[in-house]
Amino acid sequence: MKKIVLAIDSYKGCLSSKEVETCVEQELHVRFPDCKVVCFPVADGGEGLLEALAGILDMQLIHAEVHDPLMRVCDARYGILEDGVTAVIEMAEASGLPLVAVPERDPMRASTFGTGELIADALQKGCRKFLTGIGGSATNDAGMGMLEALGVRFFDENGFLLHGSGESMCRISRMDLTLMDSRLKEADFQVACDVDNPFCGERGAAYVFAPQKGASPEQIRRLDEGMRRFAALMRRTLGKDVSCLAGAGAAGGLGGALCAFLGARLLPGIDVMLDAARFDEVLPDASLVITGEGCSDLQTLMGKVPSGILRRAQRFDVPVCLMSGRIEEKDALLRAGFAGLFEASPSDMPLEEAVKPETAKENLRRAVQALARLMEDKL
Ligand SMILES: Nc1ncnc2c1ncn2[C@@H]1O[C@H](COP(=O)(O)OP(=O)(O)OP(=O)(O)O)[C@@H](O)[C@H]1O
Ligand SMILES: O=C(O)[C@H](O)CO
Repeated sequence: MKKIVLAIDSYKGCLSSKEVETCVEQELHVRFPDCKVVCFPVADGGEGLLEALAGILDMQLIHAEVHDPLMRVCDARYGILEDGVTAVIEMAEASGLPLVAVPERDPMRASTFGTGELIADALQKGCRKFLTGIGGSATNDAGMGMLEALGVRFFDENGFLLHGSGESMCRISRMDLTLMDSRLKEADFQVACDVDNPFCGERGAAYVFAPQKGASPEQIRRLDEGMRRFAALMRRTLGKDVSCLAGAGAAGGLGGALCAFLGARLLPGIDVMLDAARFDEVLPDASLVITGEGCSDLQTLMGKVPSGILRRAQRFDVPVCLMSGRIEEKDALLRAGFAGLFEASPSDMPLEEAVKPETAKENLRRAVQALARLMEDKL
């Protein structure tokens, strides 16, 4: 019996990973009744990691009252694994982009303070090992808010105390670690990054990801300049240079701060996820893998779910088709090795219509039909 593996990321703002896969699975059963379909709900370190890992690992979900990116009180979750000392923290729970309505998005104001509060809560409960998923953030404060919540103090050139935000990050001239939570010295951080971008520069956090968080071109330039100066300060005072480090630019530079201040290891989020799910074990006898996400473009090739899946399947010579809501930069994606591209939403359909869950499912079913026509002789 031929086997098709589904490892499709959520279509953000539209359907969860599980919803997309259930819809694709149902249509595949109609088209290929003799094929076995194996579903792997996935996430890349950004939004969805906690839920995806909760489906695989034995984990207690904890609710904590923290601050969202605009410092409003909100409820956020994290997990504690059955060993009682490992916390699974998804930064997007406290500092994610969906927590901020589109007109309010402002990376100059937004802070990762809530992510630091989640870490502090887990430390208080005895956790000393952290699996932290980063990405899908509303912030570009280079982790300043998180560090503030953990006791690090930042000052401007006149000695005024600063509070975490993109704007303040640009003004840091000195920092004081004496009040940093001492329990962090015993803590081990493994970080699942949704992208492999460096801290600063033209592939860095500000230039690539601040536009989707509402930054103007002038703000992007300032944020990048601020990050360069902050990177130099970290180099001088902590002896760590994160400016070119892969993953340091994830979640608005949070990756860089986790590495420099907390000694974190930065890993591709999709690999952390796939290792936990023992994904490689289903590949040797698979005939096809289908992956996808809401919108595929050049960011897809910067370490997002579909590129992680493609890399693994290529090791076993299994062809991978990409099925995403929208697909841009088709040539680059084909060059990267995808065997077929299936854009679910018709290109003339307005986005507001395409992201309605029922419309999206109907479009997905049509995309599976197109795939079935192409793959008929192979499956
Ligand atoms: N069914 C759909 N059809 C067309 N576009 C969609 C659909 N679902 C989501 N999108 C669009 O995809 C974009 C989100 O892309 P995606 O789901 O790939 O997440 P992302 O922002 O790249 O983050 P990440 O991959 O890190 O989770 C949004 O602009 C959303 O409107
Ligand atoms: O949060 C962000 O900036 C993006 O998801 C990349 O990590």
